[in-house]
Amino acid sequence: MNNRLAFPEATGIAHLRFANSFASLPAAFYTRLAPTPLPAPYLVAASEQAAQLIGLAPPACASEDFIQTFSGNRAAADSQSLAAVYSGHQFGVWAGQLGDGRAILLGDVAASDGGRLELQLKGSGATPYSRMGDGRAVLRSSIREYLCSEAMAALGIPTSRALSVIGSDQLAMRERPETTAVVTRMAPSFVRFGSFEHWYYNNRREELKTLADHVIAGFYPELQAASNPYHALLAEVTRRTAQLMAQWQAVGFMHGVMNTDNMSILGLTLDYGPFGFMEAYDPGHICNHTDQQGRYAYARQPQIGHWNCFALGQALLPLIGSVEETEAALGNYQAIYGAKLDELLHAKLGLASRQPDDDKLLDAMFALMQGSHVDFTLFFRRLGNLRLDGSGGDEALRDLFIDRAAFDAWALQYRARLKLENSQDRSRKLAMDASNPKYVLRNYLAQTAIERAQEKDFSEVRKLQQILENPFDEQPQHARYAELPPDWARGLEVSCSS
Ligand SMILES: Nc1ncnc2c1ncn2[C@@H]1O[C@H](COP(=O)(O)OP(=O)(O)OP(=O)(O)O)[C@@H](O)[C@H]1O
Ligand SMILES: [Mg+2]
Repeated sequence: MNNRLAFPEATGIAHLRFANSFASLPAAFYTRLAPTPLPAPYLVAASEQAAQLIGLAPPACASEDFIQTFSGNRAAADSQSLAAVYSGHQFGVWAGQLGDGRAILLGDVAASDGGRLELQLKGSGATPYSRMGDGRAVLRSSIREYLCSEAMAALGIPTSRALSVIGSDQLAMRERPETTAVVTRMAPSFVRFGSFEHWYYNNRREELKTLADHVIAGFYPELQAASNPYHALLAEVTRRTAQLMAQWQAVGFMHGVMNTDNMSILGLTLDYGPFGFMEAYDPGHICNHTDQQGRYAYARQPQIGHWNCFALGQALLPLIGSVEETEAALGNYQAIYGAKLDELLHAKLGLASRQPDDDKLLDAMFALMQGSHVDFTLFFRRLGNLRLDGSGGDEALRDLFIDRAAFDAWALQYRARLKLENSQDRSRKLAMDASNPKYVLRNYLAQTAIERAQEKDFSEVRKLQQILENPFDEQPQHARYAELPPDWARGLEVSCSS
């Protein structure tokens, strides 16, 4: 009889077996180097759910071994760490060579779903691609990336994950000196649209093909059988990107820096910088203070997603073979985006069927929300409380509107629409609550946690992360985290500084 306990040590760091499939590419794709040590590192937070994805037990995440490994101070066994080269379009302009200027790929490890996950340190020191940068990331931006990666995963939105944030008292100069940190990110691959553009714009067809074959074999093996696998790759990435954009719009997420070097070839949300979640609804809202033209404003994200797919298509054109085929692969973007957004918005409104006037109902709703600067998250969450017989439930919803008469008129139409499909209050609310999160990472919540963390109190980072792990649950004990931002938060500005 086997009466031996499985000791938690069995799932510690020492048991992570690193390989590095990216390192099997030719040397031109990267520079092999070790992270720069982070002085006197300390654990700020670790995500148990992310840890589980690579079979790490929670106690392992508090161990000295963990802190040393994921600060970059101790080389993980068998890790062949490297920084990858890529290029990209930034704000619509070709930026030439970029690359991992402050990220170091440790390698890939077995994931609990049977696949593999790459582990990458962000903020782990200068690389040959750092240009003028110091290779570091500040605690502020690292906490934002950590919290939002995990929050997006909990919302069911494809994203790179964040295993941990490890801080240090070492300072980096931004607008003012700030302490630094390292985030450990996880994704099956960190290859970006800009990784392909790099070889295309350097006229290196051989490397372009090598990269495409690597991505297809590793992450899209089903496409190998297609008559033109490169066409199939572009079509699939286009599909994923279009769906991702719909998911962002439906939850009010704004990325802030949708440059092609921040676009994942796997359709994941990548690079959490000056992101934000829509609060007072304004389709023109720009979350990145540095983006003065509003290229990446909320309402423009879907179109920019398409533009970025075109940039990828341009880079893949030599492999695909013809402009016609390349355009065909890109051609379904709008239809896929539209269908996904339609599906998500119907779910948000608790509508099970499609009716001819649904678009009018939605347009009128968004116009009212904009006119009254209604909080995006609160609106949809409270909409689920509305009762069909008009017997109440909508007081808190109605309170969000300046023009209550206009809201009442819209609510009449909405009720009439619900009656067309024999909607039931209870089941509709349950379904709507599963589509409309109660908790999102509002900027002021992140800011509050960051300010505490800067005083070395990490409890708020950890608490916030746990609340955001179950964004659709009521969690009445945490109801204040779902409230409107306080007055002091109105002037909060988020820029590219990180
Ligand atoms: N402090 C820094 N030191 C060195 N390079 C940097 C620094 N900040 C940004 N970069 C580099 O500038 C380019 C664009 O930066 P961007 O903000 O999009 O990426 P990032 O946040 O560093 O990383 P990622 O896209 O990996 O999440 C990238 O090549 C990035 O590595
Ligand atoms: Mg980036």
